[in-house]
Amino acid sequence: MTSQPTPFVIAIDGPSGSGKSSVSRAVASSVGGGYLDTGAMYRALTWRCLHDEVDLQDPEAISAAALSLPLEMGDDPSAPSVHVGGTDVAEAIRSSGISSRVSRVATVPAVRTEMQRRQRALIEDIAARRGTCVAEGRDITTVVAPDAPVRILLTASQEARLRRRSLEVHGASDEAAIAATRDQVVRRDQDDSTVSQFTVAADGVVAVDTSDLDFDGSVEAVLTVVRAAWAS
Ligand SMILES: Nc1ncnc2c1ncn2[C@@H]1O[C@H](COP(=O)(O)OP(=O)(O)OP(=O)(O)O)[C@@H](O)[C@H]1O
Ligand SMILES: Nc1ccn([C@H]2C[C@H](O)[C@@H](COP(=O)(O)O)O2)c(=O)n1
Repeated sequence: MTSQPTPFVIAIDGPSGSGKSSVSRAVASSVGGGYLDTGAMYRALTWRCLHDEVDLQDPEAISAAALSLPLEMGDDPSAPSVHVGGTDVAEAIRSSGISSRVSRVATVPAVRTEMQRRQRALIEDIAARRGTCVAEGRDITTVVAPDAPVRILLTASQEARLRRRSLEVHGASDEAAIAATRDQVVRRDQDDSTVSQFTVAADGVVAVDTSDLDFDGSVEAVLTVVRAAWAS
């Protein structure tokens, strides 16, 4: 690969199940950089709120929890860790209980301001230490890192996204499994899109549609955009 300028930031957004996390991790590994899963930060806050019995109907209480959240994000793309107050929550934050509640937390404006502040600091630190930071989420290309030299909107049809998530969570993509997955993909995207714009590529953001690509093809499509930016 052409050698990359450093520090270098690759920002990737997209809807649920588009492949942001898995593709971003593979891209970060391929370029030898670090990785930031910003969705995991909102999930960690949701975990903390449930653990501390914070009322999820109370935006001020959620905002207070965000401001005092003792969060540590690991940046190794092969094993991205998430700790809250020293507790490893990487697995717990993937539960359906968190997935069904995280949008309630992530749509509180003061929470977003605090998380975006932390994300900018983390991206800067990871890029400085590791040369490249691949950061993914819903508002990285538009709000958190709008000046990143590579900004990609990873998309896929709703059908493809439901099938992928259904296979991942239920090990099947029949009608029942797809129906059980709908809340985690369609309803969550509807709620999340009230505060972030991740369905249409903003000016200067490259859209990569993975509907008809397999996983390796999606990684290669993103790396092609990255190589073009390095060469320019
Ligand atoms: N191009 C692809 N073809 C087939 N499967 C894929 C592709 N990209 C990702 N997957 C699979 O789809 C599933 C969902 O991917 P992933 O978790 O990376 O999506 P995501 O966009 O980060 O979703 P979320 O925002 O809900 O966390 C994973 O099991 C992943 O391996
Ligand atoms: N930059 C981001 C990243 C994530 N979110 C919200 C939206 C999701 O429902 C939730 C969890 O994200 P996931 O792990 O599914 O990618 O966090 C956001 O609002 N902004």
